[in-house]
Amino acid sequence: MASLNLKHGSMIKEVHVPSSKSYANRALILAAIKKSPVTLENLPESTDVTILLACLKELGLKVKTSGKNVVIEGSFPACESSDKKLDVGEGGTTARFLAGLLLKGKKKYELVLGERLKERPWQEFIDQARMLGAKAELNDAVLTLQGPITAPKTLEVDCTRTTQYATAFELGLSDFGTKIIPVNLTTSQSYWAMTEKVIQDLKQNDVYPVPLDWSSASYPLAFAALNHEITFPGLFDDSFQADSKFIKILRKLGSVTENDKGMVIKPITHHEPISFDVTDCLDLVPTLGYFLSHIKGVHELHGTKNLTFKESDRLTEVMNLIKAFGRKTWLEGETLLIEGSDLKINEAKDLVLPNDHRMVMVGALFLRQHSGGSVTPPEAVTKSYPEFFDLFIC
Ligand SMILES: O=C(O)C1=C[C@@H](OP(=O)(O)O)[C@@H](O)[C@H](O)C1
Ligand SMILES: C=C(OP(=O)(O)O)C(=O)O
Repeated sequence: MASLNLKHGSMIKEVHVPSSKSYANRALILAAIKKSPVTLENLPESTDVTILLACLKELGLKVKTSGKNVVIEGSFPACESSDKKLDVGEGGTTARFLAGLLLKGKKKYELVLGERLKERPWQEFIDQARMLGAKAELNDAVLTLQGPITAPKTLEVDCTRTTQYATAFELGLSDFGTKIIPVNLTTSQSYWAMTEKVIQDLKQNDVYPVPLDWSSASYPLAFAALNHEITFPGLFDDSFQADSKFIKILRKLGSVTENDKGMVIKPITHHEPISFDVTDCLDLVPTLGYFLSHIKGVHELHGTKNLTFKESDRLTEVMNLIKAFGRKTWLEGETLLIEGSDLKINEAKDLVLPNDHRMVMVGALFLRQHSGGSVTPPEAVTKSYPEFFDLFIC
């Protein structure tokens, strides 16, 4: 496993953030169902998206790519030809949304799940798929599915550990008129709202421009607010992306200017303790861990429970990283507390992190902020932000 060396330093002054994998993977599933051709514009290069696209091709859909645009022709399950084994990587949205789609087919599908993804919650999907008449079983890393399911009028989907199955059924059954009822919907609520929004958008349009990604934006936004001015062309508030709530904290600390071209972030003008509910925007926690570690005061992040179900146990990992850079952090129930300071660590660090894009990106920000060092495994960033390390070429 190669590592990447990084020095202390700055970032490029104008950041074009990639488009959103969450929007893109929803739109891809809907395009696969829709009988007329659908064009997706500005598709991200995130491997969660490129893997889903490759799987759709393998299923028999026609995929025509031109630069960052892609046209999907044909529809599933009409395009089915034979049983398939599909490598789905580490993406929750990739594998879970695809699994929801495949339940419509008659063929047998084996999804080969990545090392970490096979450990993340699956049972709620398997139980539901069986209840609807499909074969569904997970043996080590292989999820075997065989439909077709009979679509019910209503379907309750448990969201205690993840909202992605409610989304998977809502997308997969969107042409049957089944009413999906998300049960225990407390975390990641905006993602459920995003699902309904994309369904409406694709009902009305055959061309879908994928919006910019606030989760990816959060890294250079945080760096700008701690270090130097950065402009973000084309980045505007988006209430369907919970991670856009980060801008509220930045506004409070006086670092945001907006105009019709996008956002400009300047270093914060004052320090104050931050108390913030992350129940809806768990993916922001690593970024907030980095950001708040450098702002004086004791900060509180409430509602961290489901962080343990992500690409790593992010609660443990983010706390380890914060401690490695000399800050105090502790848990009180589901609240993560971080004591921020302006202490600079003067020795280089070699960070060996889990294969988790968000932990690797945040590790890199810490190194750049302090005295550099190395980060492993750098390739993890391809899951959502393959161009991430280009931010430091300046
Ligand atoms: O539907 C989506 O696009 C997502 C939902 C959230 O997951 P959970 O519902 O598992 O919290 C989020 O963390 C993930 O990055 C993307
Ligand atoms: C949790 C994430 O993604 P997913 O659940 O789709 O793997 C993420 O991007 O941080």
